[in-house]
Amino acid sequence: MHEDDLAAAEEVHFASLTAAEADGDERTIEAALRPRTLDEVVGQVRVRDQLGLVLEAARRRGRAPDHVLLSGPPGLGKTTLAMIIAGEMSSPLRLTSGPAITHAGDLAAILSGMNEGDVLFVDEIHRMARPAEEMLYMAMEDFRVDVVIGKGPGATAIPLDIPPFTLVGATTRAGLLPGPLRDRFGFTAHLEFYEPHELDLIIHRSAGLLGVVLEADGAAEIASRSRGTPRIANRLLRRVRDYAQVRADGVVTLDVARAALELYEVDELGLDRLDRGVLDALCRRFGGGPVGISTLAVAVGEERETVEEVAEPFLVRNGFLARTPRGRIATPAAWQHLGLTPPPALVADRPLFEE
Ligand SMILES: Nc1ncnc2c1ncn2[C@@H]1O[C@H](COP(=O)(O)OP(=O)(O)OP(=O)(O)O)[C@@H](O)[C@H]1O
Ligand SMILES: [Mg+2]
Repeated sequence: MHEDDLAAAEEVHFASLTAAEADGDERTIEAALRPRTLDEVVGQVRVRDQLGLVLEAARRRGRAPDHVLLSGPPGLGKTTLAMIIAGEMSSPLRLTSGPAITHAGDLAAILSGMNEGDVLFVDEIHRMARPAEEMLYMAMEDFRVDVVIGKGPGATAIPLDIPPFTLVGATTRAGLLPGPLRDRFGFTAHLEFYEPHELDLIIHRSAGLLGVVLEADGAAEIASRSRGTPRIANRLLRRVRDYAQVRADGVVTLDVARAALELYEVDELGLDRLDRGVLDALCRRFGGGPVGISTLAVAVGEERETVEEVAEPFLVRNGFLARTPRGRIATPAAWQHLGLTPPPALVADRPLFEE
């Protein structure tokens, strides 16, 4: 590999360290770290209790549980919970995703192959094609679909009964789901970001599974930089383990965790290079804003989508950046985080959170 390519590959690696989305290889590793039962799930106490009740009641009645919608940001456990639902019901799980269903026929093929009690998991359900969505409404409510044979005036609809099944939908964008679809779920679970002590438990659990020797304050350090997201916690743990094995004696201590995360440019609050780059451009080059998202993206040399979808949600959630009708602005906290003094006018009279 040419040196520049190597640098570019590293760049991508660093840039994605705190992205909440999983990349290709990561899915395999994640599968090994997934809790398999509701009892093993850390945090999300309310969702766990409610879901436990829904499943237990269905088991007692000997029926398939109501359809379940799991919503929330990436990496918080939607796929994990879908698998647990099937596992707890001892039912086969069929997996598909919204983008894979481009025609109603795709969905009809899946549904007609279902057996009683099967769990159908549709990931990214908000991205399903409209005609398929309409077919799904009917399947969810009446366990029936109309399969259309032929085209044009000669087309006929053949009704087809489907055995009772449970649909589990997952979405990062519950707001994009059409009302009729949302209303057909009997139970909706909204996953919340995790508290540091919960991430701490997840890190200890993962370290056990991965055979990593971890000290308590090392785990706490990783937890506090994981942006409330188990996927990121597990990813940072793996990178810190690399460091511990190569540069230390293999044990993840507080010092090792700190040194490793400094090397990977993940700071105390979990901001990475891109996040700080965005804040830095906003404060130093644009005087704190307001500045349009496209301009800001050019200034940090990234795609607009990357800034908007990877960096911004975390910065907004943590009160470093605000979206206003005139553009993005840095909050006083952003200036302080960069070690800069916010302009007095910002603190005094600019409305920060107008939408
Ligand atoms: N409550 C939890 N307890 C322990 N580990 C968890 C928990 N939630 C998630 N994880 C871990 O985090 C990783 C990511 O979870 P998962 O794939 O379920 O997220 P997701 O919500 O489906 O994300 P996406 O929106 O990207 O599909 C999994 O490997 C799992 O091990
Ligand atoms: Mg998922």
